[in-house]
Amino acid sequence: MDSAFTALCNILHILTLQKRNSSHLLILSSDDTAQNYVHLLLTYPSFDIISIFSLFDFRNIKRDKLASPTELMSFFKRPEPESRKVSRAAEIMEMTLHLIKNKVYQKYKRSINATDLLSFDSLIALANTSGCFPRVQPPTCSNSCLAHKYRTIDGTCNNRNNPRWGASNTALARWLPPQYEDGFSQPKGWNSEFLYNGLTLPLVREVTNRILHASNEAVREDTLYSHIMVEWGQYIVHDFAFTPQSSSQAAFLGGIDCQSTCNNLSPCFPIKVDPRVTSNGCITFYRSAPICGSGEQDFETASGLNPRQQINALTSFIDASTVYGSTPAHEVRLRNYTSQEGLLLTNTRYLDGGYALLPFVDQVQSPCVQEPNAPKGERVECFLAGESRANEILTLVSMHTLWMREHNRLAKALHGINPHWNSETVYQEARKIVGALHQIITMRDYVPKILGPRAFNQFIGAYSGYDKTLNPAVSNVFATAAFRFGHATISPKLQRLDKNYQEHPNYPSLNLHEAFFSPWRIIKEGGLDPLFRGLLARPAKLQTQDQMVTEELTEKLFALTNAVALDLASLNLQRGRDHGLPGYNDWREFCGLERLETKMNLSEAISDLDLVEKIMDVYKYPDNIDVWLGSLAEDFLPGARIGPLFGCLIGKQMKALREGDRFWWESPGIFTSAQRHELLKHSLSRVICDNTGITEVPLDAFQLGQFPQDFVPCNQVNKLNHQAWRENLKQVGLCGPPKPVEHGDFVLCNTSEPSIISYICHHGFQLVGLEELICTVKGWSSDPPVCKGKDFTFYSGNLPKLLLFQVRRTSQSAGEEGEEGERRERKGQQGRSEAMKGEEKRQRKICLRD
Ligand code: HEM
Ligand SMILES: [Ca+2]
Repeated sequence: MDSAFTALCNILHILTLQKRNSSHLLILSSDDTAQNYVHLLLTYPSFDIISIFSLFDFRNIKRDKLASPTELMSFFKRPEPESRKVSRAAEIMEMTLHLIKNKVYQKYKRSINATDLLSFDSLIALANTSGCFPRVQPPTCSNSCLAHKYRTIDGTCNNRNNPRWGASNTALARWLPPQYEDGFSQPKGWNSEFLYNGLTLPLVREVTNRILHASNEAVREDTLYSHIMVEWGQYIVHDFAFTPQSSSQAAFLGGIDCQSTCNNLSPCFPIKVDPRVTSNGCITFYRSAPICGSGEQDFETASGLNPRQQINALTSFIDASTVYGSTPAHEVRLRNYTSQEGLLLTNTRYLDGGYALLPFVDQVQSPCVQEPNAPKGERVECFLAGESRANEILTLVSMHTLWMREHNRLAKALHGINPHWNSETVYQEARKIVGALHQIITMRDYVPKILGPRAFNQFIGAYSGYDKTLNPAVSNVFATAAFRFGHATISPKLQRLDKNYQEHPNYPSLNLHEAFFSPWRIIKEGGLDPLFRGLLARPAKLQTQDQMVTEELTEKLFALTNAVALDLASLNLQRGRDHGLPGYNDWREFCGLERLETKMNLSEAISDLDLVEKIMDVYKYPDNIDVWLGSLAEDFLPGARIGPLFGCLIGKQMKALREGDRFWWESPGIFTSAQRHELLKHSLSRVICDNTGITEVPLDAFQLGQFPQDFVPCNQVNKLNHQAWRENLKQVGLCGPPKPVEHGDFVLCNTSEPSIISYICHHGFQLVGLEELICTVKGWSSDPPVCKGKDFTFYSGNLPKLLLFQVRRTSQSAGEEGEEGERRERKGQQGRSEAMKGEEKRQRKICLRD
């Protein structure tokens, strides 16, 4: 259409230049026309571009003062490097297209989508330079032995036909199309004049103030469930949903800091009209990052109208990614590669009564709160766990610590009974057990108590096997609304108890806001035990229709000083609008529930008439009700802690997380039946017994009980028997008449007859088991026989009769590989990323040579 656009095809590089706390974007182009065009872009109004990425980089912050609630929130919602790359790429792509569109508008005075102007090739070129293109390419799935045996760390290839289903850093699934004000990107409530059924949407803060807010004093306690159930809810969400916010903290166009504006300037989407004293009358809010190929940048179909989608930075699967991370790079940071026992790293400075603590993040001067009277220069940084939000509250980071300990405990036990396993096998086997325990505790102990029997049977029911047609990806409505039901069950106090389950004499209970981002309290105030006792023996908050979200969360979220705090209820509502979630009635219809169009109708679902009155007063029309608020207000289902709409949405999601997971613990072939039997004996209470100083627990951790009558000593709590994981070491007979073999020969061995193996060993050859065969052999540890001098040994559980091997010359390949492996191990300690490149190769080797 115009040479300037042709020139865009020639864009070669998009460079980001780091400058103090921010990075600037520069577009370089290859030919003169393009140079001119780019020059135009970079001069006036060049600040459009220069301001795209004003990254707030915590590494550069001098932490001599407390972080503000907004800074902490940004830390909390800050994407991990891998997700940051994904979201930055999408934002570069989106803003470049947006700028082009604006230029066209300025020049031709008519609005044309940038994607209509650019040829497919140009779009691809742009997608490539922005970093978006690789993000939409399907990963290649390995066919190696390990790929069939263990999950990938990022969840790719769980589904072999759709390898990105459930993987980290992919889009949250949409069960209903989003409703954006411009059709593809602008949040609900972005344009003040936009009408919904003839009405504007109420401000979210008004909804909170008038409907949701509950004072700290007015809290009804749950009579059935303990507070650890709430903590499990939060912890397990952090296994399957994290929607990172934009990587920029300043408006893309103009560069104004989101903290100092009350205007909607992407990615700033401030929460307006805050009656509390604030400088600008707004609570800072950043839009969630988009994902490549969505919003204004559909370069796959080049239609330009693919609605904006948000990212899930985590593996959707319940796979203990809280413990191991959701990307290869993060996993590497957590593992102890020097141990032979497949361990996770632990804190090298502090212990908790003999038990390990999580390591600190390597970013020094992290934003975590410091002990007020700490000796000068002494700092306690944030803990490093598999999930980036771990430090948010003391009880959450305690749960992360507990599972790191459980991994290390299991790994040591597995290594003890299988000394022939190498560290990788031990790590993967322990990881597999820990993942299975997360699934069992969630699906057997937690979900039924939330959903109640009716919704559980209707939407989940008994396990019916792996369904490869079911997409396990966490849905947008689940992460942004349904599973946030838990925010209404958080008690304003964190109780800390002593050995007799009484208020701890040294460490009194804390208000929630004193427990945010405060890892120092774990180290200086009694470790995990007082916190876990409080979780076990004190009740959850009961959500009632007149007491929804406690003041600690609506008025003091992340407030460590008197600074103006955030408001979790308003964040939830604003997030729903940011994601363009359809309204309450649309979701009821989606779930086969009737639409509630009048006050009378509403009162059928919400029996508290005062609440109905308030909702109608604020929203005026039921279709406009935000889905989180509407569903939260519904009467509970019998025996449940949620109403029918959340029951449906959570039930459907849980079913997908179970049946859509190829590695679900009950799926045939994942564990042996003996192992499944053992796994079922285990429980959260057992994990607490095994990894803390606590000696008495309730049998079901979530069930609220009185101490001491409802508690039992740990020796009465069932545990899994590791022996089900033992692989027997056997020396087998030789097979086949000796005959000359050569490097690369295949040898079929009958394990009950005399063998040529000794011949092979004598002649400096090694046998390498063929993956295909070995993977299909149950109980076979995938170790080929190892020549030891002139002898050889086999490691195996049940040896099959026939084995197929390939002969490899030891003097060259086997010897070299051994050394190379060691070298890589050593090198890996310094720079892990390089080792990652050889990951596939390394995995193959482990599989073959153990
Ligand atoms: C002290 C306890 C908790 C605090 C301080 C807390 C705080 C937060 C915050 C600040 C967000 C981000 C809000 C936004 O900007 O969108 C969030 C998200 C979320 N929370 Fe909580 N939360 C807590 C407990 C829970 C519990 C108990 C549950 C469920 C049982 C839960 C479920 C969720 C979910 C599903 C999300 C969205 C996750 C995502 O996709 O990013 N939270 N929480
Ligand atoms: Ca996960």
